[in-house]
Amino acid sequence: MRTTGCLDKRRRRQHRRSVVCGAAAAAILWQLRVQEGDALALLHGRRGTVTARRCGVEPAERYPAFNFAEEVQVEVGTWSGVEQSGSFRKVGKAGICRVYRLARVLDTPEVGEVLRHVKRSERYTTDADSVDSRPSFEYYPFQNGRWQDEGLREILHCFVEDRLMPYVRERYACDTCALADILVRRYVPGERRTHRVHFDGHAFATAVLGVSDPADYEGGLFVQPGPDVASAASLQIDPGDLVVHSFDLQHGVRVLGGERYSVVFWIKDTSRSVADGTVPWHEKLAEQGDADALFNLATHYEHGTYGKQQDPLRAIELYERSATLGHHFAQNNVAIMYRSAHMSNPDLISGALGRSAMWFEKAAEAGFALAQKNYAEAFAGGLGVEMNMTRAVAWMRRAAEQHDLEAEFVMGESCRLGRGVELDMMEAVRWYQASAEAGFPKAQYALGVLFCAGTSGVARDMEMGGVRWRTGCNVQAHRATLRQNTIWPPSSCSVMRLTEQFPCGRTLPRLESRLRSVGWACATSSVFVWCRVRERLESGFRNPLLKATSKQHYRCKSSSLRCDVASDIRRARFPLI
Ligand SMILES: O=C(O)CCC(=O)C(=O)O
Ligand SMILES: [Fe+2]
Repeated sequence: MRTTGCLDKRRRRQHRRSVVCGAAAAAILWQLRVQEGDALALLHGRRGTVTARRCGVEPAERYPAFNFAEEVQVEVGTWSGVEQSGSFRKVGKAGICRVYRLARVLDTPEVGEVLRHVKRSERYTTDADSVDSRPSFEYYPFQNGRWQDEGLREILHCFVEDRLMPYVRERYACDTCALADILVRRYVPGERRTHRVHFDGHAFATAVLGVSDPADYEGGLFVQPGPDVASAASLQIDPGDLVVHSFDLQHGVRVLGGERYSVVFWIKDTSRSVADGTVPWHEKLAEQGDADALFNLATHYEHGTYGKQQDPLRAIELYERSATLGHHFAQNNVAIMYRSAHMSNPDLISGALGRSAMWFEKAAEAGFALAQKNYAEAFAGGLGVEMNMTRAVAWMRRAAEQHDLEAEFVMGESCRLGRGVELDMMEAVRWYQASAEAGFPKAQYALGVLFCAGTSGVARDMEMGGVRWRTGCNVQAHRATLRQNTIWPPSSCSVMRLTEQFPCGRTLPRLESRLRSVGWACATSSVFVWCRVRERLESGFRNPLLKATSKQHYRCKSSSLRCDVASDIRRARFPLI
């Protein structure tokens, strides 16, 4: 059983010793409730040990400002002012893609009221986000055409009726346009800081109202015309400004520091589309061969959403057409569909795995971070390409270098475990920290465990570990993402499901081979899950009593996810042995 990658035997022994004694010492410390600065913490401060402070994240680079090259004077309802706009050409699209900005469309006192209101609100949820499945930290004051938040209605109602809607109707020559939803998002330290690039395909037009002062945060909303982050440009939105775009704009959010709140308006073509939850505009454009529209339509057939019956083969056909026009999202999605088809039944579509790898490669080579992660996984698992951990890590690194939070986390895991790359705790903590700072719960959790435990070459630091990364909010966020499927290493969820499928000792070899087939040999997932897997593999099945207690113990853990440090230490040990 290969668990430590390229570590040689002697280093492995030393490593094991430091892990075990570190874990025991930290457990005692915890029981005595001794805080930072005590004698045993000094023991861990040996040369070569990573400390929280020595390992600060380098300042993330900012994107250049988007060029609003044109300006015209406009009059809309009760408001008149300047409309700025900028444009670019896109692959697979006949026309150009445009972004508009209206300066100071809402007065300073009104904006102040909005900000105070949304800051006070207790409605933010940590439900999975529709774009990345991470805790959303959002709420809907207006949903499916109806106000839900009376307080915000009082402040924004006139703005919506007299300025926003008249402007959008005129700008997009759409008299029947109707407001579908208003979404408030919160980006604060320790929570969500980013939104990976996406299209608002469910909205005919999107408007983002600036409410936070750019002096209070760094970064923010950005556009990314191409697959690679190199094409990204940031959109400055002052309080009261309104940025407006349509479903063809690829954009994302990246807050590098401070606090940002945003109010997002999603507008549809008719009140009928609002009422029945459909998005008919993609249909017409898809007939004209528009790559974005083909992609959007494909996602509806893939998931059976927006009024479409689920039809995977139709989805693949539409994705293929869009992918052939160069749409990187379509290339990535069709590759995922081919891979899933192969996994469920290798005879379903001939050559599916090869086609999957081919499309992943195309999008990854074009610079699309999501596809780079998936292509990395293909190499890690030998899915349509020869298994090769070095190439897997190389692609994962390219995605991580584009600030993909999951890729940064996986790089942390790879460096910590020495899988496909030299074991390097300093590097591991650096990657974890980049991901954790931007709000990726698994990285926050991993850092919390490492610093609390003070094991495996990381100096124990209760301030960084215990307080900074192990707050209730992070634990809650981690719980929300535990169900989420991360790609590589195999997700907590998929491994947990696999272990459930092999409930008795007789099937252990089968369990092991299944785990290997999802990349188990070269990766690890949540330490908690690994602990459970190893319990089963190593002792539980041989001892019926132990089996019962450990099962009960971990079932209880999984339902409450109590994060007491002593058990974290035990968990943290497992993947390292
Ligand atoms: O927060 C923002 O400025 C935009 C968020 C966004 O793009 C979205 O929710 O779809
Ligand atoms: Fe969006």
